[in-house]
Amino acid sequence: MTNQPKVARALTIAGSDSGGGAGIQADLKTFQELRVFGMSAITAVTAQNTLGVQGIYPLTVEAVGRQIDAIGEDLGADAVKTGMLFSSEIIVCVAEKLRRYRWQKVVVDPVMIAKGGAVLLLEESIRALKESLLPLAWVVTPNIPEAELLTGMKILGMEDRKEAARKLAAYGAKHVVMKGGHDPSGASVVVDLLFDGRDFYEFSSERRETRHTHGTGCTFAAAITAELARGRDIREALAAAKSFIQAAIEDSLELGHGHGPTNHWAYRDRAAKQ
Ligand SMILES: Nc1ncnc2c1ncn2[C@@H]1O[C@H](COP(=O)(O)OP(=O)(O)O)[C@@H](O)[C@H]1O
Ligand SMILES: Cc1ncc(COP(=O)(O)OP(=O)(O)O)c(N)n1
Repeated sequence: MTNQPKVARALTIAGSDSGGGAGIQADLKTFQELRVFGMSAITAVTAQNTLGVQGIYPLTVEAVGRQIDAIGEDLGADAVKTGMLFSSEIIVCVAEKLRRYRWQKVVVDPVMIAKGGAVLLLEESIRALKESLLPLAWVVTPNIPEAELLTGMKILGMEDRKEAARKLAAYGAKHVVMKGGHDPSGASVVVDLLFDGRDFYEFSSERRETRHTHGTGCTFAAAITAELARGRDIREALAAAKSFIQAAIEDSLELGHGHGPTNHWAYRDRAAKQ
């Protein structure tokens, strides 16, 4: 019996967002939109909507590990994404499973604090993330505040971003994508910076003034994961992910009373109209 997969497969290891804009829900919607079979291991359940996070309920390490084993022992994955991991214990468990199943295309989105300020990664777990997970990352995708917490440096301009990217690569991440959504300069262009250990590449798009940006980081990292699962190289994956998130932000759904979700089907709608 041949075990050759006919479809690209991606696993997300992340928290559940009841509001559907971020976390596991954003990841699975993005995988589906990009024609990748999505699977999940949930680390924590959050009660969350566009107004903020009302509750966080982490799962046990055993529950997280068993979900990952269920995928690793049967379905397999072409790429894996990690999102909200919450505690050092969960991070260490996830790192052990990534090694056990020899997953190479691992996208680490170092989720730490939600837009409304809720803590999605305990402060004492930042060290575990750097030491246990970054060495296994094919790509790590911090936003600017996350990169500041991971490197201990203040990031103002592009040279700071480059220095921070070099520091994160020194932990063992093969590629660093420093996202530009939180750029303090107020520029009209959003630049995501890729460092491949040698060279820097910029991926730019027009900055949109909108409150509907809940889950942009999850969605962007999930699109990178899906494209890697489909066999794209890192620069192709980033270019596609940037188009995906730009469409998702521009064609927003105007849901909720606060920071609304992005539109996960906008990219497909646009492709169908071309
Ligand atoms: N206002 C915006 N207009 C266009 N793209 C944006 C905007 N805000 C964020 N992005 C894009 O969304 C993705 C996530 O960026 P960022 O906001 O930095 O991360 P996070 O959601 O993790 O805080 C990146 O690709 C970034 O370029
Ligand atoms: C369950 C869960 N995971 C991750 C996040 C953070 O998502 P992100 O894409 O960084 O978007 P914002 O929270 O910053 O809008 C989350 N909120 N919930």
